[in-house]
Amino acid sequence: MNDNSQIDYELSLKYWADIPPTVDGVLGGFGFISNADIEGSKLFLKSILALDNAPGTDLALDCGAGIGRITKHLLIPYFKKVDVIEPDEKFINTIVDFVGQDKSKIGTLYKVSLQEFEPEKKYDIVWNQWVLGYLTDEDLVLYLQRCRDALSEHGMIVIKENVTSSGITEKDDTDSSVTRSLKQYMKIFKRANLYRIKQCKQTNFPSGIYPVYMFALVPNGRVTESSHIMKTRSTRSSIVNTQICNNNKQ
Ligand SMILES: C[S@@+](CC[C@H](N)C(=O)[O-])C[C@H]1O[C@@H](n2cnc3c(N)ncnc32)[C@H](O)[C@@H]1O
Repeated sequence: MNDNSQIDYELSLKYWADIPPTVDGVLGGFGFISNADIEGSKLFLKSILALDNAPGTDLALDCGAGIGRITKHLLIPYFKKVDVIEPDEKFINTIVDFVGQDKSKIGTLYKVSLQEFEPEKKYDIVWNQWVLGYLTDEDLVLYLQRCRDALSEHGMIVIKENVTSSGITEKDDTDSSVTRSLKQYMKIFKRANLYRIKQCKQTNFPSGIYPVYMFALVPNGRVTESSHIMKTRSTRSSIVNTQICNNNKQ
């Protein structure tokens, strides 16, 4: 399937309205992969924060945050404040309690869908995980463009999503979502004028589920202005192309 303009936003919201506000709920019964997921994301985030011209650590945005699983376990430990976007009322109302003792680090909670979100601040990291399949290609490109324009000086967009092995976009009618291929994501990044500086495949996930990839994206112009962005502080390597890795081989 290549035309995913058939995504029904109301149906997606109705689907999530019936899901309990738990880790198992937001992970579709795969709550047991949460720890491995967070560990993989931590390695990826740490490698980004070790780059020359690394993003700052003042403000992150957790997009399609569910009950705040990523906010709590990944972003709050690294950022001074974390803003959240989540359209489901029950999920967004759970976030503060779920985060618990570090709740003072939660910034603004936006109860809105990504396709309607207009950023008002500048972000160091915009983290999108297991949510972009709910947007049509057109809305996704426009949303990424808005996020790109809302990045702080060295800010980055991170995407962590399932991708198909079939090479084509697959539709799920249960929650009106799509799973895109790597090629489809590359086209979307290009249309949004984003450059992929790092890509890692998540490891330590059970077999039989979609492969999961992480991408770090920066505005296109920034890379030509400073191609040394890819040199890591630890190695000072001179790689200027996209760094491709598994999450246990940063
Ligand atoms: C699979 S859960 C992932 C939650 C969270 N990112 C995580 O990894 O724990 C998908 C989330 O996306 C939200 N969602 C669905 N459609 C959305 C949209 N159009 N805009 C923003 N969020 C959406 C759902 O309410 C749900 O919280």
